Amino acid sequence: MKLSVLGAGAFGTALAIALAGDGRGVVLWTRDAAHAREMRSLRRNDRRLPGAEIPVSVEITADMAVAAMCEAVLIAVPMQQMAGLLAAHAALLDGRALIGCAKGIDLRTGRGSTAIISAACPAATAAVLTGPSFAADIARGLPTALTLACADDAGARTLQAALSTQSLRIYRTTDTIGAELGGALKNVVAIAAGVVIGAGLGESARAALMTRGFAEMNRLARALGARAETLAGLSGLGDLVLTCTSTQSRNFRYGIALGSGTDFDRSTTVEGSATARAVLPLARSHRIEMPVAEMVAALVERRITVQQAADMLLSRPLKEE
Ligand SMILES: NC(=O)C1=CN([C@@H]2O[C@H](COP(=O)(O)OP(=O)(O)OC[C@H]3O[C@@H](n4cnc5c(N)ncnc54)[C@H](O)[C@@H]3O)[C@@H](O)[C@H]2O)C=CC1
Ligand SMILES: O=C(CO)COP(=O)(O)O
Repeated sequence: MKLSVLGAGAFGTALAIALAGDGRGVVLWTRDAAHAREMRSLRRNDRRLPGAEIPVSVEITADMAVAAMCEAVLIAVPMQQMAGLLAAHAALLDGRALIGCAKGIDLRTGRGSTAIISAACPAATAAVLTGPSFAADIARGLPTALTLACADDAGARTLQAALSTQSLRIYRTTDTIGAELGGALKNVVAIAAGVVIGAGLGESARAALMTRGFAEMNRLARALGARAETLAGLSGLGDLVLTCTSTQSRNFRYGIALGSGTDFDRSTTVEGSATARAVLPLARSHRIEMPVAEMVAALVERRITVQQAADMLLSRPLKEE
């Protein structure tokens, strides 16, 4: 199956490199023609994934017609950009297998990737690729396990086979909601975990925060129809552990900066900020308590201080675990 990747950020570039590793042709699309020329001449993406060599079997283009010729298209742009990208190119992309790789919830609609894809391209097979995986690790060919979610089991099996390589081990599920929410919400908890570490509250507090964060991820996901085992798998717990414990994570690093009052480059992609805000109306409409997401949303909007954030979490009523 011919594959293309939309978005030449860190993740899109890493996926293109890994998928081309087994000798198959892969198209990597960027919206920026100058960036495409630069990557073609250097065989590297110095802007987003410095140091990784892009094999010649990756065709780099800024022409969407070339990328859309492929049967399966991975969409690796930030979540808040996905709906606009699909709307702009729906005529070319509809009918393909479209695989969302962003980890977030659309602020405007409260939707995850598959609903965004199906709204823009109703004839497409909508799927999600998610799980614990840093772009730099994938590009180096380090072993990585990911979850491919597609509501149609036959579609999930086909895409699982198409995306599996020597280094990418792909598990499949039909639970798209669970896979999407696990990937989106772990970023919110990772910001909170970073705040805990940045503020010097300690690793015991981080473990408590991760556990309570996982409980609230489950509460919302279950209310929206996800399966508990999906949340306990790679796309939920697996990615939560990775992102809350590694300074390779931008969400975690952003939290550390908030917690320690240090600078952070605002142009960095940090999906958890928008997701924390997007999730609160969903939680309210399902009468679900999400104190970690509330705290993160309030912190990123500078409505509370770090001290107030810690007090918010510690002053909750005593209850059964
Ligand atoms: N970097 C990583 O380790 C991983 C990232 N992801 C997810 O992948 C998504 C993308 O992240 P990264 O590639 O790391 O971000 P990045 O910041 O490295 O790159 C984002 C890319 O998207 C492009 N872009 C932005 N808006 C666009 C638009 N409207 N049309 C076309 N291109 C557009 C930018 O030019 C940039 O090249 C995020 O949702 C992230 O959570 C998932 C797993 C791992
Ligand atoms: O999702 C990721 C790892 O699985 C990447 O996390 P960050 O977006 O926080 O860097």
